[in-house]
Amino acid sequence: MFQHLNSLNPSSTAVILGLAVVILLAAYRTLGASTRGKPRLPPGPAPELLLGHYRLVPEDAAFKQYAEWAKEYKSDVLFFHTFGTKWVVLNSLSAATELLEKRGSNYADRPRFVMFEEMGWSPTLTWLRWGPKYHSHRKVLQPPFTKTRVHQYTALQRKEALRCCQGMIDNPDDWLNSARQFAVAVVLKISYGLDVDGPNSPWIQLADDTANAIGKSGAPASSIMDRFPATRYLPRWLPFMERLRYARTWRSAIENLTKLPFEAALKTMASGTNSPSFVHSRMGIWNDNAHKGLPNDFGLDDIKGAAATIVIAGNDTTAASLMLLVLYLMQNPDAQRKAQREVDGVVGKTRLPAWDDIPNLPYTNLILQETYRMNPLSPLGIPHASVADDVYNGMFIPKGTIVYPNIWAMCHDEAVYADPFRFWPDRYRPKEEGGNGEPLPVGNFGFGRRICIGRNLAENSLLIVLATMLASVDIDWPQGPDGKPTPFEPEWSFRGQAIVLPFKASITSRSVESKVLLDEEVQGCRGE
Ligand code: HEM
Repeated sequence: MFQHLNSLNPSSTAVILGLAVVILLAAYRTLGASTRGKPRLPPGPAPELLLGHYRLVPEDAAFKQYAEWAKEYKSDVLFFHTFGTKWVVLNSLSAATELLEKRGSNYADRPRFVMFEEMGWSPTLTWLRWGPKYHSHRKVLQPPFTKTRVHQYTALQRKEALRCCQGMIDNPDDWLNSARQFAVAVVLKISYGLDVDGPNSPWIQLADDTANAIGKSGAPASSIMDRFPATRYLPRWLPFMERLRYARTWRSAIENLTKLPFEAALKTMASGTNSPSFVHSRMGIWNDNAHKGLPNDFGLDDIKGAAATIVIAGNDTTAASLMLLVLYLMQNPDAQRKAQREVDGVVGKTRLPAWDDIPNLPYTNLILQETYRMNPLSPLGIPHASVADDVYNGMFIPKGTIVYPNIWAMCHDEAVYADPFRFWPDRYRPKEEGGNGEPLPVGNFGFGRRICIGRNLAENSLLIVLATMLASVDIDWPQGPDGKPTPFEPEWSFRGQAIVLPFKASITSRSVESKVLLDEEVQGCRGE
């Protein structure tokens, strides 16, 4: 019946909205009943009648508002509810560590992501609820990306880092495309064994569409459909159904990314031209079982969904982090020069950085850590959900509560990080070495049982591309009309992920010699 609502006229819609009010009242009573006789709920701003906190939490940069409220209500844990959905926000590392890590088994669930269902996702580890399906996906997806096994990809990552830097120098106006190419080439090869031939590869556009679809879709599980699933059937034209319109607009991007590379990988398998990949190894197991008449617990839809997860979760996060690295190096020329001196000292000028050099580049490593801290890409993480009632510091957290770690608040906590908005990689060094002895940021890759499976892969990608950039390019503000470097304020999007929007930069070769080296190395990698 609900599917027909889009064709209903406004008066019929009013009746349905009336019914919704009745449901809301019932939801309110249920919340009251589930908390009666229990310790107090965590504090938070006063809810509005019927709507709860729905209108109080901003869609844009909610993490900043949550951090403000944490100060105002003097509590690192805050409670919110709307339409029967309850959520808490953890604004300190100690609360996140205690609940999501130490009591991890109680917070390993996810809420239902109704908006993402509307976007057409197939079974995907990231959104799966805690249970057998989740376990089978994590069991299949985690092993290839452990700290030791991830080294199988380092040659690929280095090759793509070289191609990325060459592309940035050869097409400086289009440097962003080289960054995107780098990110997608690594995960597309790992997942499907497919190559990204060059800057015009259709896979870059496909991955970029998906990144757009996710990056601005709002904090996960925060749309009106997630809070009150029946609203997904309301007409799209209603003003407050903006997120439904967004989901439908971008649905084809998610569907294409799940379908097209998978089909291309199957073709290479059929023609015997495939290179090793996640899909090929899983399809090998699937075919073997099918031939032997054995059951396939990990079905075709699971393989498709898991393969797409690697690309979707690993592409835009890496590309967005690389954009941040370029931005911070451009904004902080002293840090850039210092890191270049470090790379020159360790690597010399007759070759480009190799894997073995990375552990000998401490300052370069700290630049990446400081980039993580300055702008966590998922400022509110990906929400977990509680499995059973819990009490934390005398505050009641009911079963089924959605839990957002406010990673942005943790990374900008003045009690931990002096001058938290300053880019200062040395802050992590001991005081006697001129630093401030501050702890490395935690939380960018999440917490506990749901921690990001791709963190080792992502970190390796970013370190090798950073070291290669430092060795081969100079990054500066773009030239203004007078031909001089002209600083500007970049634009950001804080809807969903926290990302810097495309910006111009001047990226030039450090020297004739470094460009010759780079071209030779890229040439040497051809056919690998
Ligand atoms: C800079 C790059 C990346 C960042 C900042 C990042 C961040 C995150 C965060 C915050 C989570 C949520 C963890 C939680 O719920 O506590 C997550 C989960 C996940 N990430 Fe990443 N990620 C990155 C790269 C990757 C890559 C390269 C892959 C694929 C190989 C990947 C695959 C996943 C998957 C599958 C999950 C879901 C895990 C689960 O629910 O059990 N990520 N990531």
